[in-house]
Amino acid sequence: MTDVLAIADHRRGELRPVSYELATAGRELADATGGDLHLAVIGGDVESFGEKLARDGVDVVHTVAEGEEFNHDVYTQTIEQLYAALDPQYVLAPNSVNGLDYAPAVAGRLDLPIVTDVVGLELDGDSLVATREMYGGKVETTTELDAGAALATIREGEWPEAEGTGEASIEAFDVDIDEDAVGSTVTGFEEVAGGDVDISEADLLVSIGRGIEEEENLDLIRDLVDALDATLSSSRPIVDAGWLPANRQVGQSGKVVTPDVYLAIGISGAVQHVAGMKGSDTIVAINTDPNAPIMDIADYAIHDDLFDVVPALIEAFE
Ligand SMILES: Cc1cc2nc3c(=O)[nH]c(=O)nc-3n(C[C@H](O)[C@H](O)[C@H](O)COP(=O)(O)OP(=O)(O)OC[C@H]3O[C@@H](n4cnc5c(N)ncnc54)[C@H](O)[C@@H]3O)c2cc1C
Repeated sequence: MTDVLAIADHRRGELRPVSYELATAGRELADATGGDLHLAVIGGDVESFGEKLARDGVDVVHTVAEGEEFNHDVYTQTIEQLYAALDPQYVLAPNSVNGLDYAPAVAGRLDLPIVTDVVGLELDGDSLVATREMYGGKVETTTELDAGAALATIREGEWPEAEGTGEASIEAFDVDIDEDAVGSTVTGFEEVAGGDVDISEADLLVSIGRGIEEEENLDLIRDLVDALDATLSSSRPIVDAGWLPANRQVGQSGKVVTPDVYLAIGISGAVQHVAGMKGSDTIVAINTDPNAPIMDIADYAIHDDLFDVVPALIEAFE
C-alpha cells in the first residue's frame, strides 16, 4: 500500500490541464512513498484521453468507459472500486468544480481523511504534510495527516504539467455501476454571458486592471489584443464594474491561468490576483508604481504609463 491514485479531469470533450498537473504531483508523492502512480480517467473519449495521459512519470493509466460527462454517482462508485482494486495509499483529485463535488463523498465512503485546495505535498515519516493557503493567500498553513492514507485535492496551476510520452500501460478498468444509485445526469451546458472564451486555455493573455481608469479605455486595450492575437482577461474590479463578464476574471475568486505570456496592464498584483496567474511562464507588467507587488513577480517590469506604452506596443506589433 504505497501507490498513489490520481483522478484526471475533463469537461466537454477535453482533458483539463490539471490532469497533467495531477500526474506531476502524483509522481512526486509516489516517489516519496516508493510506489507506483496510477492515473484514472472516468468517462469521455477514454481511448484518446488514455493516450494523452500516458506521460512521463505515470505507471498505469486506467480508462473507465462510463458516460461522456462528469457524474457524481458514477465517479464516487468508480473511485471506490478503483481504490478496492488498487489499494493505493493516497488518492489525489483536482480541486476543480468536479473534484470538489465528488472528493468529499469519496473520502466519506472510504473513511479517508481529506485535505482540500492543497498547494504543496510532502511526506514526513509516515505523515502526509499538505500546504494550504489562508486569508486570501496571505498565510500558509501545513496540515499533517498521520492516518497513513488520505485523499487530497490539489489546486490548479500549482504543479507543472507532466510532459513527454512515458511508458505507462493503458488498461481498461471494468466498473460495476449501481444504476439505481445514480441520481443525476448532465443534460447539457448553458453558457454564461461571454462564455465563448475560456481564458484558462489561452497562450497569451492581455490582462487589465483598475489602472485603465475608464471603460472607454477598453477600446485601446482591445486594439492591443487584436495586434497580439491575444485573449483579454482582467482583475476583479474590472468585472465588478461590469466592464467585462465574470469568465474573464483571473484570481482566487476567478480563474487560474497558466499562459505562456501574461501581460498585466495597470494591475497592482494583490495576492488574490496573483493566486490566479503566478503559474504563467512569462509575466510582463506595465505599471506606474515601481513598488506595486506585480513588479516583484514580473519577468519584465515596464515602469511607465500604460497610456504611453500600450499605443507604442500596438504600433510595434501591427
Ligand atoms: C475574498 C477576495 C477575493 C478576491 N478575488 C480576486 C480575484 O479573483 N481576482 C482579482 O484580481 N482580485 C481579487 N480580489 C481583489 C484584490 O484584493 C484586489 O483588490 C484587486 O486584485 C485589485 O485590482 P487591480 O490590481 O486591478 O486594482 P488596483 O489594486 O487598484 O491596482 C491598479 C494598479 O494600476 C496602476 N496604475 C494606475 N494608473 C496606471 C497607469 N496610467 N499606467 C500604468 N499603471 C497604472 C497602479 O499603480 C496600481 O498598481 C479579491 C479580494 C478578496 C477580499
